[in-house]
Amino acid sequence: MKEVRLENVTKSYDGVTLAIPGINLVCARGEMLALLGPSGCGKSTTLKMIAGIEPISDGAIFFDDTDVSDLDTASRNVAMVFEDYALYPHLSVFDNIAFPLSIRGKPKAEITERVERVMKLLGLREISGEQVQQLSGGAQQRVSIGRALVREPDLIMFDEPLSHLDSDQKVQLRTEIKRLQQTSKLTSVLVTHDQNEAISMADRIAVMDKGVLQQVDTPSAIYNQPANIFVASFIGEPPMNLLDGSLVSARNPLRIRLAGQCEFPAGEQVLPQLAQRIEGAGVVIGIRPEHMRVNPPQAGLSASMLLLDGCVYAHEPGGDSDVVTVDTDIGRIVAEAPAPLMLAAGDSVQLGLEPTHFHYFCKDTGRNLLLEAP
Ligand SMILES: Nc1ncnc2c1ncn2[C@@H]1O[C@H](COP(=O)(O)OP(=O)(O)OP(=O)(O)O)[C@@H](O)[C@H]1O
Repeated sequence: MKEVRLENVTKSYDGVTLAIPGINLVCARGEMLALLGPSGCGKSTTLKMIAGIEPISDGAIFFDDTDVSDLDTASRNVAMVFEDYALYPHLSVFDNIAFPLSIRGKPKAEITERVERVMKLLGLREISGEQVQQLSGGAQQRVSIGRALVREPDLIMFDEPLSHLDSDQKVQLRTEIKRLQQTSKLTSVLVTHDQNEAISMADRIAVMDKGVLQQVDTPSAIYNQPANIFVASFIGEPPMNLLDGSLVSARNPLRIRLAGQCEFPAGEQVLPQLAQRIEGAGVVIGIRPEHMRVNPPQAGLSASMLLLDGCVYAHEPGGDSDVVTVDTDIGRIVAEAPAPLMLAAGDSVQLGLEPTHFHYFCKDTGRNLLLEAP
């Protein structure tokens, strides 16, 4: 397995517009890196450039210290796992996995030994002789992972590998791929538009929008310290609430006005230096739905909690938590709280917001003000 490094890589399909204006990205040896973003953000283009399926327009791609930019796919030793499995339906599990070795003319004994090893790793030995078309989607995808592994590639690319599976199989295969990737230390790039997949499987996530990397970090950092409004609103279900705010007083303690209505002290974590940066400019305040209390009993409220009265617009019961959408004077707010919430549309409710959990973004640039160097 090798490290993969993209240095100032650009891609234009028509020679005029840039689908990828310039990307710098490293997938460390043995790491799973997810490329995550909405449709058209450039995930597949990036994956195809790494695999050598699409030529790059500029920059360079390295596998360890080797510049592979001009090598074709066959010369890069990259294996792909596609969403539609791309197997030979009439061939057996064994023959599908053996295929990349057979076409390279490997000796029969070596093929048997390598295929057996991979089948054992993936729990496929018992169905070795079955035609793949008779298998479930999850089993077919395991065969396609086996076919990728048997080549002993430098890099495995997973292109939306779980998209065609039902939810049971999705969760099961997600766990299996993660376990395999960790135990076998596979350098892997995962392309997905599904944030749950990226968060649960990847060591790090590269969030993309319009061909540009927005943030590259661990799932936890991306969730807890989103670099900008795009990442904040893209990651998290239900999405983060984003409310207009403005600086009322730059003096200590810093006070913020929310949606022109209520004022609150911004809290210790908002460094005094930030006051100057945001004075005059608006801020966007991000609040995760789970960082609110719904109809909190007065006794349980901390003194620092900001209270908002509202009217329930919708209540969606969940398993261990419910989601409630509330119309307040400062706009519609989504909160998530431990179930069951005995609420219905039209009920009066009080939300308790804890400013220490707030995220502050620059209204002009969208950047997270708390992550910026003073
Ligand atoms: N073969 C192509 N010719 C011209 N433009 C292309 C081609 N493939 C992709 N693009 C453009 O490049 C940009 C990035 O597309 P890409 O398919 O890489 O995004 P994506 O994030 O993988 O989207 P999706 O999840 O829908 O596949 C888009 O604007 C798309 O229209």
